[in-house]
Amino acid sequence: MVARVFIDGEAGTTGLQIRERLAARRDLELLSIPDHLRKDLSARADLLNAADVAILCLPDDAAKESVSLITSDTTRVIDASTAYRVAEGWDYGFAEMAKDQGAKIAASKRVSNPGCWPQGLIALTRPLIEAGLLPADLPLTYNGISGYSGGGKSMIADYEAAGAGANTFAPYALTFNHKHLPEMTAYSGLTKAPLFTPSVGNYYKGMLTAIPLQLSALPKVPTGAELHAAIADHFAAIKDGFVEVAPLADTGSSKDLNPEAHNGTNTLRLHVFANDARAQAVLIAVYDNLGKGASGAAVQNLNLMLGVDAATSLAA
Ligand SMILES: NC(=O)C1=CN([C@@H]2O[C@H](COP(=O)(O)OP(=O)(O)OC[C@H]3O[C@@H](n4cnc5c(N)ncnc54)[C@H](OP(=O)(O)O)[C@@H]3O)[C@@H](O)[C@H]2O)C=CC1
Ligand SMILES: CC(=O)N[C@@H](CCC(=O)OP(=O)(O)O)C(=O)O
Repeated sequence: MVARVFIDGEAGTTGLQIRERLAARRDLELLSIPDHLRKDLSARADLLNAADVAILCLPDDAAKESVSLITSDTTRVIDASTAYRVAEGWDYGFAEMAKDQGAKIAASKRVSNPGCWPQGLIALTRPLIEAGLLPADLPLTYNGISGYSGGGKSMIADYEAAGAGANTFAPYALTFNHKHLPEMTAYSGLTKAPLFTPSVGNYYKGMLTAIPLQLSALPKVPTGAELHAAIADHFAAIKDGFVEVAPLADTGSSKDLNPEAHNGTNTLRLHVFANDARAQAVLIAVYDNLGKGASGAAVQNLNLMLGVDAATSLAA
């Protein structure tokens, strides 16, 4: 069966990338909206209801509007916005987060694609909290850098206008109320929101995120090998996942520690650095904010929902 897919917001940063990733697929029919009708409610409603899967790549309010326009029982939704990431009745689209998450997404009619920043945090902390190596109430800090495409069309335009004169490293969200905190807390297993300090660099895409850990503050001090084993074991048990764990032995320094290292792929690669004598560790995630951070994850979720083999059909 050829599945009909409509990308609402196909002209935006995430929508365009998903379209490119799906363009060569023979098992899909891409329903497209004429450019002058992109924001026309009736034209959008027709395509949303004609689609087997609608992928929403819109600001939150427009995504909610799209969901309200769906009257067909057979239209399934993947929403890339922040609107439904902790909402009742929606399944969180981070397939590798738990052993049964891929199956939940596969059976779901409403999937919320994860935010780019939360994926690194959840991948690094959830296995450690589940293994009892980090307490759930730990006051965690999380930082990182993302390419400016993470801010969508308007941030891309600002950075491209400024060129080499743009800020090379711009910390933001310094009121500590970033919109990703609810999903970070809900799916990491943490009982309180982390102190999150993101930044934007003067390059297009790719991100590197980090969690520094003062292990001596923990009730029981884990070794670097224990932290690494818990993370590696979690992802080794996930079938058809795109999360990789770098070997502990390789982590003194690594050429992979470049936010752009996995650009154009759906890979999210994790690293554990530790000094047991000092009881200190840093956990790092590297991935493409437009790949696994957005459109790669959306295509992975689409494949799961359609029962398509991700390994052969996910345009890496
Ligand atoms: N960029 C990233 O790295 C990531 C983005 N996301 C999320 O994906 C969603 C899209 O983001 P992104 O692609 O970056 O944003 P962009 O600003 O690049 O694209 C958004 C698109 O939606 C269109 N649009 C806005 N309002 C409406 C409307 N009422 N009806 C139809 N179309 C509309 C815009 O058109 P126009 O420009 O003409 O207004 C634009 O083409 C957002 O919710 C974002 O939070 C998620 C993960 C990562
Ligand atoms: C660099 C940058 O600005 N990044 C965006 C997040 C991009 C993302 O994950 O998208 P959602 O908006 O769908 O959550 C931010 O921090 O708001």
